[in-house]
Amino acid sequence: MIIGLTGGIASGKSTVSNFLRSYGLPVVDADVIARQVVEKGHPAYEKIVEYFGKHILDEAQNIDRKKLGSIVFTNEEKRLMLNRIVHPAVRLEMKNEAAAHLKESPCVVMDIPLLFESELTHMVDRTLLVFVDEETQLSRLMERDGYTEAEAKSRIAAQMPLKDKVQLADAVIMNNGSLEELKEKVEIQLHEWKII
Ligand SMILES: CC(C)(COP(=O)(O)OP(=O)(O)OC[C@H]1O[C@@H](n2cnc3c(N)ncnc32)[C@H](O)[C@@H]1O)[C@@H](O)C(=O)NCCC(=O)NCCS
Ligand SMILES: Nc1ncnc2c1ncn2[C@@H]1O[C@H](COP(=O)(O)OP(=O)(O)OP(=O)(O)O)[C@@H](O)[C@H]1O
Repeated sequence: MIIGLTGGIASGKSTVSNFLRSYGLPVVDADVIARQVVEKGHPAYEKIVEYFGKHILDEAQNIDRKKLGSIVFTNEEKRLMLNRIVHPAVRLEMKNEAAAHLKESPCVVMDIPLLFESELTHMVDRTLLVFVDEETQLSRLMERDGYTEAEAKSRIAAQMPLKDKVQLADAVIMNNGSLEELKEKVEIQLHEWKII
C-alpha cells in the first residue's frame, strides 16, 4: 500500500513523516527529490538557468533557492513554468524509489506537498492530509523560515486552500495542537488502517 501524505506548506508533513518513519515505514519525500533534480549538472538545472537566467545562481553556480522562490511565489506564470521543468523528473524518481521500497516493505509513504494540485492521487492508494488552521500555518511558517508576513502569505497562496483539500482526502490529521497530540493522532490513524 502507498500512502500519499500531503498538506499545505508548514502544515506539519515532515513532522508526521518523521513519526511514520519511527514506525518503520519508508518515506519518499518529494521536496528532497525536487532539490536533487535541480542540482548542477542535472537536465532540469540547465532548463531552469535557460528560462530564468544566470542571476538566480549563487557564487558556486548552484541555484539560489531563496532568489528563485522570491520569483516564483510572486509570479504564477513563472511558477507554473518551474513546475513544468521540475515535476516530471520528480515524479519519475519518486516512482522508482517507491517501487524499490515496496520490495522490502508492504507499506510506503509518499510525502507530496502538491498531491492534489498536480492531480497525482493515481500514484497512491490512500491520501492522508495534515491540516492546520490558517493562523497557525502562517505563524509556524514565518517562525520556521524567517519569512515576512507577505512572503509567507505568497507561499500559502500558491497552493490549493487547505480547507478544499479536506474534501479530497481519505483521512485528515488535525495539527493545531501539540506535538504529543499529533503523534497520538498519527498512531490512531495507523491503527485504523491496520498498518501497525
Ligand atoms: C521554489 C523553490 C526553489 C524554493 O525552495 P525552498 O528551499 O525555499 O523551499 P522547499 O523546496 O523546501 O519547499 C518548501 C515548501 O514550499 C512549497 N512549494 C514548493 N514549490 C512549490 C510550488 N511550485 N508550488 C506551490 N508550493 C510549493 C511546498 O509546500 C514545499 O513543501 C523550490 O520549492 C522549488 O524548486 N519548487 C519547485 C518544485 C516543487 O514543486 N516542489 C514541491 C514538491 S514537488
Ligand atoms: N504540533 C506542532 N506544534 C508545534 N510546532 C509544530 C507542530 N507541528 C509542526 N510544527 C512546526 O511547524 C513547522 C512546520 O512543520 P513541518 O516542517 O513539519 O511542515 P511541512 O508541512 O513539512 O512544511 P513544508 O511544506 O514547508 O515542507 C516546523 O517548524 C515544525 O517544527
